[in-house]
Amino acid sequence: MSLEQLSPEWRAWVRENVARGCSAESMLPMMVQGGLPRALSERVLREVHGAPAEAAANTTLQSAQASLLAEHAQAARPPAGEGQVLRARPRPRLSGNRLRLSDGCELRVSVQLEHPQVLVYEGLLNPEECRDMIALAETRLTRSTVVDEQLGEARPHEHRTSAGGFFQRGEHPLVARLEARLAELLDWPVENGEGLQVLRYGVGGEYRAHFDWFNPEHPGSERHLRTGGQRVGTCVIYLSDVEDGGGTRFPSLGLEIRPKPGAVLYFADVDERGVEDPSTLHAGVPVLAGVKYIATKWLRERRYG
Ligand SMILES: O=C(O)CCC(=O)C(=O)O
Ligand SMILES: [Fe+2]
Repeated sequence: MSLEQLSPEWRAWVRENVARGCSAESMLPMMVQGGLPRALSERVLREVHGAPAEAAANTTLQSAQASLLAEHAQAARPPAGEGQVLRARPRPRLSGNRLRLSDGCELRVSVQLEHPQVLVYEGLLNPEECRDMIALAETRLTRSTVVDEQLGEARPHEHRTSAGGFFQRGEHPLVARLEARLAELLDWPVENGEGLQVLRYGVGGEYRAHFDWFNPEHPGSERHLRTGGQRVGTCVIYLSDVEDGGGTRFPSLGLEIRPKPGAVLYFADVDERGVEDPSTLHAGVPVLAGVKYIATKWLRERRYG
C-alpha cells in the first residue's frame, strides 16, 4: 500500500480528510505543496478514494461558491513538522497592543488570530489620508475583475461587483507612504508588493467568497506565479465608514471584520510553511447602506514587476 510509505502524520492527515469527505482534487495540491512527491500522492489518493475522475463525478454541488466552500473549508492543513518550509511570508509586528512606525504613525492591534494569521491594526491612515486616497482613486475607477482560472486573464465577474482603480507602486507620495508603512509593519519588502488597488462598493456591492492565492492546479495561475511567485499576504485597508454591511467575512473561521476607516486587515494567504491556506477563504459581504471604499494590496513571495 502506498499509504504505508507516508509518515504517520501524513497517514493520519489522509485518513482524517477522507473521513471528512474531502475530494481527491482538494487533497492533491495540499499534499504536493506540503512536500510529498506528486506520483506518490496520486497513488495514495487512488487507493483511498478511487480515481480522481470518479471523485469529481461523485461530487454533487449546487453552485461554484458552494463547491469552493465545501471542498476547501473541509481540507485540513497538512501536518506540521513534515518537510521543509516552502516559502517565507511576511512577519507582522506583534509586540504589544500599540506600536509606532518610524514615520511616527501609531497603530493599535484590535484583532489577532494565529491560524490562519489574521491581524487588524487600527490607525494606519488618518482620516485626511483616507479622504485623499479616495479622491486620488475616484477618477480612475472601472469595473473590477477576477482572474480567469483557465486562461489567467482578468475579466469582470458577477461575484465581484465593485469598481476599482489601480496604482503603480510609489506612483504618488501618499501611495508611497502607505507602502512604506506596510513594509515596515509587515517586515516585507515594498518590491514584493503588487500595486495598490482602491475599490468602491455601492449598495449591494460585494466580493463573494474567494481565495487571494493562485491555485497551482489551475492552468490560468501559471503566468501569475511566474512573476513574483505566490501571493503570501493580503492587506485590506478600510477607507470609509460604511453605514451598514460591507464587512470582510471569513466563513471557515466564523469571523467578520467591520470596516473602520484607517484600519488595515492583514492576513497571511499561506500557512507558516508557505502552503496555500484554504482557511483564508474570505468575502467582502454586500454593502447594505452607504459606500465602502478599501485599498487592497497583495504581497508576493518574491520581487514583483
Ligand atoms: O471587500 C473586502 O472586504 C475584501 C476584498 C478582497 O477580498 C479582495 O480585494 O481581494
Ligand atoms: Fe480577497
